[in-house]
Amino acid sequence: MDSEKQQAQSGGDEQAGRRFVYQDDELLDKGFDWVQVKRLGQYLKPYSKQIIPVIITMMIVGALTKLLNPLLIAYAIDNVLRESAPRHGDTTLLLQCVAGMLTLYVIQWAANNYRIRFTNKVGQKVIYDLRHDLFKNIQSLSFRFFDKRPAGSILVRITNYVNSLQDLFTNGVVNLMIDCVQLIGIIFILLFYNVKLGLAIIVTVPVMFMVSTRLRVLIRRSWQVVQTKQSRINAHLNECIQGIKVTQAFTQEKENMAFFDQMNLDNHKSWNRASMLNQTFNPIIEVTGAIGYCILFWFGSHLIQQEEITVGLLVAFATYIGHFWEPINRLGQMYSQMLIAMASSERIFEFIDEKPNVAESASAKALPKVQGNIELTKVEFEYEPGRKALKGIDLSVKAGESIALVGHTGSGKSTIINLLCRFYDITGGSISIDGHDIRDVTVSSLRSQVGIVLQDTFIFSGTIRDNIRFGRLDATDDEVEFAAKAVRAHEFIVNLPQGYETEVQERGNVLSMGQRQLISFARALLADPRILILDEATASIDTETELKIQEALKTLLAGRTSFIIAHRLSTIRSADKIIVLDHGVMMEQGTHEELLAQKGIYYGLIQAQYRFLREVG
Ligand SMILES: Nc1ncnc2c1ncn2[C@@H]1O[C@H](COP(=O)(O)OP(=O)(O)OP(=O)(O)O)[C@@H](O)[C@H]1O
Repeated sequence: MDSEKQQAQSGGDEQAGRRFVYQDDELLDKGFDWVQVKRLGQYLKPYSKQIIPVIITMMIVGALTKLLNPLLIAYAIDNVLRESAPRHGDTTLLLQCVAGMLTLYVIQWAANNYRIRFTNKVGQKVIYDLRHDLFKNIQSLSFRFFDKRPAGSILVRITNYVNSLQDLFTNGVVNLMIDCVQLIGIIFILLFYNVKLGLAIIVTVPVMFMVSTRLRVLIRRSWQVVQTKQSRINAHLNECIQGIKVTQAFTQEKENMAFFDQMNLDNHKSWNRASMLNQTFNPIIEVTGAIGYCILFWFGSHLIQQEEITVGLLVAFATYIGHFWEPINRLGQMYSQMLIAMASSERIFEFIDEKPNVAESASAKALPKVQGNIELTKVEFEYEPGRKALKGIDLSVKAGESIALVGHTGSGKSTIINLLCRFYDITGGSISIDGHDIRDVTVSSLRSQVGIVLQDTFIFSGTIRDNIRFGRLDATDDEVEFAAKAVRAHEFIVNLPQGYETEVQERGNVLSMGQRQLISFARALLADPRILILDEATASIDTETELKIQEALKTLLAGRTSFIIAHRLSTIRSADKIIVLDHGVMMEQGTHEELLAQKGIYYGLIQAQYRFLREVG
């Protein structure tokens, strides 16, 4: 290892380690769980009458034809090839045997082919259904759910865990059944043709099975450790790429490298360990298999001498032993695959079963088209038990009024917005719109009448037109352009290389902050909500854009009830009512002039802002 790397690993680790904290993915160590098997079985139900019987038939045909071949070989040896055979040298019989073998191979090939095709079809459909259910439920979950979980852990469930089930459904289950049929068939044939020799060979089975299963568990665990290490690397990579600008600006590349190298080394070591364990598996299986062969030849020769069995049968037994280790080996593998699948499905179903915290009551009705009168009565809220984010907020807003929310950071402004949209449910008091308590109406009917423009405007990958149309999917091109013109966004859009058809990447990195805001205004205008919530961007923008945004805002807010987390003096001043929050308590409310006259918190905030503007100006 070169010195730079060594230094990186020793010197920077401690410091870098303090900055990056990653929760390891849970190790999927679970026992066999029938509840999960039954639950997964439900996903197979739609195919239980048509496709699954075909798969089972093909599987049995494939396994049986494989079992018959050694018997044909034994027959050919004992009846044609051996010197003392009754039809020694009978080419016709030999050809018939060869033709029989060929036919068996063709049947086996066709059966396997159809089985694989149908199994893949069912397997892929099951995975499709699982992903559908998972995504559908995750989308409906409330903010509280996402507050508690890092995006990475949700992604792992949708990708890694579902993939591990994909292996089970496309290969695992059917291979398991084939292996069982094959094993039972071989044991039956061995015992049927010679009980003594059969038993002598079968004795090795439990030994082989135990070794195989135990070792597989160890191997599985060690690969899970590798997976965990890789997840940490991925999380780190993701964070570093997202934060690359900050890293470069603060010249932290070396420290990041040190941390990454340590993770990389950890991963490398765990991979070596897993791979070594893996390599011990085959020799152990081979040695156990060799013992089986020794027993067969020693005891088999003895039985031939005593004329209890024929040479042909010994050859057939030898072939069966060869087929023996395959399923036993695979069963061990399958067992650990099943355990992983059990644990994966448990986690997937946890997400599928998760209920939104914002529960809709059974009697919830659709909120009729609203005017926009809003009443907050003694509203209390806590994100975590015992820590109140809002304390007894009383507020009455008439339709069409604009309310500016101001206050220090952490004072509860965004919380009021979160509660109005019912992203969280209040823990005390009530909120009503036009006299309807928002807990008594359906969430979708409420949110469809409340437009929200966030400070961190989210631009999806797609064209500018698509992004504006996100406000109302059935809007025509003309309506999209009309909305863009109304909020003064049209001008900059038509100057882009492909105008409205310009492709923007996720998060709209190629657009300026002001441009992103204008797009989100157009989006909100197109949705035409009666109530509008706006989190103003704080980033300083040039005076021209500021003026444009002010003009756009006038158009956007006209005739709507609006709540604005206000940062711009111009917005605050023109608001009908200003609410001043401090530590979750509403300290002052009134117009700009009224509050200035009070010379309270608002007066202080405005003074501070003027001072700041004078200093930077
Ligand atoms: N998801 C959350 N989980 C737990 N606590 C939260 C969460 N969101 C906010 N809080 C806490 O609730 C309080 C109010 O936060 P809120 O986001 O409403 O403040 P704010 O006035 O909007 O602040 P800012 O101006 O910085 O955006 C803060 O103490 C904050 O730490």
